[in-house]
Amino acid sequence: MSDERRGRGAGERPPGDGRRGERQRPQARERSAGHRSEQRPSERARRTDPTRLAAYTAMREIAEGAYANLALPKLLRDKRISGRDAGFATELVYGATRLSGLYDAVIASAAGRPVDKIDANVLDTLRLGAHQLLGMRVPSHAAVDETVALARQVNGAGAAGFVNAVMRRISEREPEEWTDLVTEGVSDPVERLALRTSHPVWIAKALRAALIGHGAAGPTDVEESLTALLESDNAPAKVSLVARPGLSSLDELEDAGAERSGLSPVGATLPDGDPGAIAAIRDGRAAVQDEGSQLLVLALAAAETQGAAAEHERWLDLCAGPGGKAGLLAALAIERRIPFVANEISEHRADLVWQTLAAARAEAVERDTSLKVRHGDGRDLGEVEHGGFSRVLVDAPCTGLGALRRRPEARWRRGPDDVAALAGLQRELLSSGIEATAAGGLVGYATCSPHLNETRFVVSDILKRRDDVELVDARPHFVDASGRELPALGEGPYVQLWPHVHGTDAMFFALLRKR
Ligand SMILES: C[S@@+](CC[C@H](N)C(=O)[O-])C[C@H]1O[C@@H](n2cnc3c(N)ncnc32)[C@H](O)[C@@H]1O
Repeated sequence: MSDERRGRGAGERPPGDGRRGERQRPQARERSAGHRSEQRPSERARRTDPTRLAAYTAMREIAEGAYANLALPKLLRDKRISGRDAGFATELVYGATRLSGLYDAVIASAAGRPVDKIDANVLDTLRLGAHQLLGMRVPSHAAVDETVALARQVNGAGAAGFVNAVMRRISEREPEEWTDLVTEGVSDPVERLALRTSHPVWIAKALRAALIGHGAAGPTDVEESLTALLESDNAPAKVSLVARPGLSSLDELEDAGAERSGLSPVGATLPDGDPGAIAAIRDGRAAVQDEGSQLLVLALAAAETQGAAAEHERWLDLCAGPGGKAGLLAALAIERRIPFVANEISEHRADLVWQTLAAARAEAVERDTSLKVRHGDGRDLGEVEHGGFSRVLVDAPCTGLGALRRRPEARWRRGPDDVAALAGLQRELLSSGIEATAAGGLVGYATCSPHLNETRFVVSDILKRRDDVELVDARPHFVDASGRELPALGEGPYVQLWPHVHGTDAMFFALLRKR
């Protein structure tokens, strides 16, 4: 690779600096790749750089069903791509995947044919190219040349000519012009917003209903809130850390370069660097965890139990895999010498819980308190351990619509049928959790989805069917790092967090007390 090539390659730009709308307007000569069009693509770049090639490989693995957050780090490790190049590859893959709905409309327009008439491999090359042109600060000539080089390398010489033509067409307009162009024929405002922000229409509609249903927006400001929410799904989430109480401390995380969270009393954020390089995280004394998840675990631990439950505290995480919330809940239980059980139906995920709890398990032995990981169906526990627990967390399997910013491919994999398919299981797990709770005890029902069918409707359905449980206002237990109740939690008694309001995943939490 020549120095010139390397100079405009991946390492030149800091990661994540190419967000939509921030792109610097290049010089006119540079904007269009037309000045190079007389030069045959084969005479320009022959191979692209390893970073873009890794990004393409990740895109193909994602198309085959892989998860971006697992596939890409492995590829980067295998190819020894790190630092800024790793950041560049991450922005490329995450951005091209999240925004593929919008980019496909742009590519179809520039190519003059629908994307289902374009080979899937070539389409992924074009999505990566489109993101460099429209979503990152990559100069047009570099974006076009490198994408053509990538196409030649992985899609063949014939495809490279097509990619060259499409990329040149895309480079002729600014991102805003393209967005206006591809959305101008869409009359329904939610459908238009869904396309602008690259979301499936059903998700945009469900999130709109959730904003209204949870009291976070009214008829007059819902479009504004929905826009902010959908845009926040396209922004990379900050790296949030938790210091598991009694095992690590915020001081320890600060010493490792993290900054204390204003939001979570046990949280910190890592401005840059690899969280895996922090000793406390490697040891399982601290972890990467969304602050919303931290807050709801703290709320469940802080609320008051009564009667029999208060006399014999024993805690359960009914659906614990892979163990993020169990890690915090177990640490809090061990500090108070309260027995703790983490249950998970999947054997593999139960193993992950076991590993996640390694430091907690050692501490439990040290402090002579019980910590168990159970591999089994949570729906049985209500019967097997009837009334056996004082606090039960039911972090139910859900569509994850509240964590789309973390899972770039998730919005394209989920469908409205998934919501319906999970409805029965969510109700059964909540019922079992209630059965497993002693009189005066608490059940926390959580989802990382604000969808009304996975949240309020599940809880209100159960409340209609049972008279041995009542709702408790969860809001006073959601306090920030300085002890103040969090703002904008909704009308209660439920809590619904939002990325565009609180900076967390859109976690839902209901607190119920067993009579
Ligand atoms: C939302 S995830 C839990 C996330 C976890 N609390 C954490 O913070 O890492 C839901 C989990 O429930 C598990 N699950 C699904 N059906 C279950 C069942 N019938 N009993 C117990 N766990 C179940 C899934 O395998 C998944 O690991």
